[in-house]
Amino acid sequence: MPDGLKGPSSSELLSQAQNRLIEHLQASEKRYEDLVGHLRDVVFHLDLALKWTFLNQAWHGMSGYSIESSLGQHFAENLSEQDTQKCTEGFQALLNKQLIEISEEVTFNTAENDKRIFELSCRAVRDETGQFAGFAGIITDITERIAAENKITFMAYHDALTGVANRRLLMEHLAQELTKPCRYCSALLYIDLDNFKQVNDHYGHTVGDLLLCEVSDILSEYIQDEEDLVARMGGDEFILFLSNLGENSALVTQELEQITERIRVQLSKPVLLGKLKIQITSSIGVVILDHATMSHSDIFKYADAALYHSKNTGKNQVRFYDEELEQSERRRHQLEDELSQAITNEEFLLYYQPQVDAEGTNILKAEVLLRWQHPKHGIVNPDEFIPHLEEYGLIIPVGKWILEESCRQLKVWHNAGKSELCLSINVSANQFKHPDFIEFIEICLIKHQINGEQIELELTEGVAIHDIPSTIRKMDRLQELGIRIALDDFGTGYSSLSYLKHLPINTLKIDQSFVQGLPHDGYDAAIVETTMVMAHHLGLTVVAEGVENRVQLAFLKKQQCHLYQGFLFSQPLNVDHFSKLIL
Ligand SMILES: Nc1nc2c(ncn2[C@@H]2O[C@@H]3COP(=O)(O)O[C@H]4[C@@H](O)[C@H](n5cnc6c(=O)[nH]c(N)nc65)O[C@@H]4COP(=O)(O)O[C@H]3[C@H]2O)c(=O)[nH]1
Repeated sequence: MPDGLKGPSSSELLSQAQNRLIEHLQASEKRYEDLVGHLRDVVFHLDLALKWTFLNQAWHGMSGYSIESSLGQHFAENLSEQDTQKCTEGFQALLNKQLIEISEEVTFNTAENDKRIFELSCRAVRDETGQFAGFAGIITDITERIAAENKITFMAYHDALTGVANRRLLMEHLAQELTKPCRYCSALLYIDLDNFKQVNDHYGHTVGDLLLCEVSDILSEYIQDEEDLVARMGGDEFILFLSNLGENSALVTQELEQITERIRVQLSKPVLLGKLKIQITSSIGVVILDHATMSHSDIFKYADAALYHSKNTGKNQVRFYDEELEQSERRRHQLEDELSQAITNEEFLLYYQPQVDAEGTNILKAEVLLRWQHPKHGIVNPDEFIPHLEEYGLIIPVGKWILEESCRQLKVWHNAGKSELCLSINVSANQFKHPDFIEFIEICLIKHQINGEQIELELTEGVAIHDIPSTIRKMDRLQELGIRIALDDFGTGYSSLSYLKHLPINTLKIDQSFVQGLPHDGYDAAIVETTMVMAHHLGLTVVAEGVENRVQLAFLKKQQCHLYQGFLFSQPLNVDHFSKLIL
């Protein structure tokens, strides 16, 4: 081969290859530096002495320290002792090959003296000989992420309005408390504001909200231990959980009596909300926890029962769950079960008491009276069980049955020839308020082909006590159906006269308590006389209830009472006896 055409020598080829390799390495290093230099996270290397040997640009922005001043420094500068220990143990675990990667959350004190939360993740690195040479990894600033997570967790466990714990946190807290062996007593206070709805109705929800915040603040003042908790259960119901109250249960009860009384008094003081001065009271139910025997749900059941008793016996008071209350609860549940059974087993029946004219000969109407044929106790009178039907909400199904059965039976009597007979049916306030009430009556009238004119509904003042306009609307609708409305127990309420002015009423029933004293009791006589005069002026029919003797009858006749009801004429009768009487 001629000299001029001779190719590069092998040493030249080697040098060219080396140069290409160097260029390639430089380009690769440059790419790595560019990449690492622009990362938002810190990329680091630590030697085995745990000193920084490499930090990228992000270090300055994240820590506030220059890279130059930090290189050669121990990693634990600006970390707490606890975090340092945690990381050192992690590094050791990497060297011991117990872990291949660690990730630790640490609080870093920046050059601006700011506390930031860093997440440090790394692995151990080896040198060319395969020996461990240090650690390489990244540091991410997770302060904002942690804050957001904390916020979400807080929102999931706290009440948005008041900031106190919510039901979920309380439940978890309580579950945890119950797993602990208990030497020191703890207690749960169930606090309910009395008549809070009226605050919302009168002053609006903004004021109601402010009041709830105020109550939360007051209750929070009673937190003494880190295991104590205030929670809002929703609406106007709060829980105060007090732990570590002491070992001696008698002393604890005594202390709790003082604490709860202080809370009750404090909550009943007027509160200034802007320019408004608002006063409200509270009812409190208290359970002292027995970790050995009470479950989570028992505690709430008992607290609820104690609160219920405190509300039911006049509100604005504290009631502890004790043995006496336990027994009364048992009786209450038994009665509730029995009453529910009574509906299923059709143990209710209707009695009928005649209302007669002045001659006492014509039965124009009859009052329908409910009875309970108790399997053990025989016939039970309504005063003994109607309040309980109301309490358990059972008056709605039972009331519907009364209406339906009255219409059915009335049709039977009409068909048997007593076509003029009317029935007067008692309706409780809750029944009247029920949204289906009018519709249900309409269905009964149609189903049993009864004219509205042959039904009278006996209502008490309690029916209209909260919402007169809605009561009037319902009464107007009933009258459009031809149904008459009687005001029962007239004279026993507080505002009978004002009721008469507003409500579309057809009949007044003079309460038997006034009839009893006639004619000798001057007060009763005056009430009856005045009622009669007024009723005549207003064109109302008057029925006297509880007429037991001829002297009472004579007095009432003189006052031109329209109808008479009482033992003088007949006791309330079951359907067979009443049928015999009228047919
Ligand atoms: N001492 C005396 N008492 C007399 C005389 N005549 C009638 N009575 C009694 O007086 C009560 C009259 O019924 P009320 O005032 O509507 O008072 C009723 C009414 O408020 C309620 N009630 C009865 N049945 C029903 C019902 O079906 N639904 C609802 N919601 N309440 C009812 O229970 C209350 C008591 O009913 P009862 O025990 O049946 O008592 C009845 C009746 O038996 C008398 O001459 N002397």
